[in-house]
Amino acid sequence: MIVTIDGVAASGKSSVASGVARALGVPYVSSGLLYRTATLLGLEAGLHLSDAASLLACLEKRPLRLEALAEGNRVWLGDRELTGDLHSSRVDQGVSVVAALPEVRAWVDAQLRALPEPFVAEGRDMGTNVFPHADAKFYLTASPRVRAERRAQERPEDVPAIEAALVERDRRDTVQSAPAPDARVIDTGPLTLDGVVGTVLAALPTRRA
Ligand SMILES: Nc1ncnc2c1ncn2[C@@H]1O[C@H](COP(=O)(O)OP(=O)(O)OP(=O)(O)O)[C@@H](O)[C@H]1O
Ligand SMILES: Nc1ccn([C@@H]2O[C@H](COP(=O)(O)O)[C@@H](O)[C@H]2O)c(=O)n1
Repeated sequence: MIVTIDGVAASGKSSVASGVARALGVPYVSSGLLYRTATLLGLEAGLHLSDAASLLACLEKRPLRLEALAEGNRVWLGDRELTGDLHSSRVDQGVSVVAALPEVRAWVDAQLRALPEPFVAEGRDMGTNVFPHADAKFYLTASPRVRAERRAQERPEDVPAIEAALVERDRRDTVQSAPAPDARVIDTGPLTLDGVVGTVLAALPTRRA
């Protein structure tokens, strides 16, 4: 079984995917973390973020591992945990450039498609491109202001600055971020996190304990 949860930036995808995965007793996988990893390693290596060949060479020679736990994904480079460095504003600003590279998208997609079922996958194009055959698909939205207010609880920047950055990231991600025709679109604005998780679980074709 594959459940896909796509949506705009900071709409709650990873929090909801984690809640759904824990309820189902399956892992969830964050595709965004793989794009963030490529961005962080590119920045640390001093690469131009649109230099696909150098980025791929950098990624393929490194011992990277995505730990897809239901309670939260972790990324490792050998013994070094990268997870805490993947949500900086610097990575936020560069990641859409890296994610626009077809070579990097193919690198991410290959890793995701190699995962054993069952799992919940979250990102932008899980339901449209990577797992079009998924058993259930969801697409999360919320207004930029609501998303910025939520994110401000986690970041040092103020709400207007966060909102502007989210709107810009949504704009850059437009190409790969659209709901699948068979996705259920959920506006998370008026809902609590538990409310969104419950809405997803209630809409699944077959509930698994
Ligand atoms: N329905 C909700 N009600 C209140 N807070 C929420 C809700 N959904 C998510 N949040 C909070 O919003 C913030 C962003 O959520 P989360 O990181 O899951 O979003 P995301 O879509 O995975 O973000 P990104 O696209 O940047 O990876 C978190 O602090 C999360 O706890
Ligand atoms: N399926 C995906 C997932 C992510 N991206 C790109 O990565 C960025 C970070 O993703 P988050 O889910 O952590 O916000 C996102 O802004 C996209 O540029 C993608 O292209 N496809």
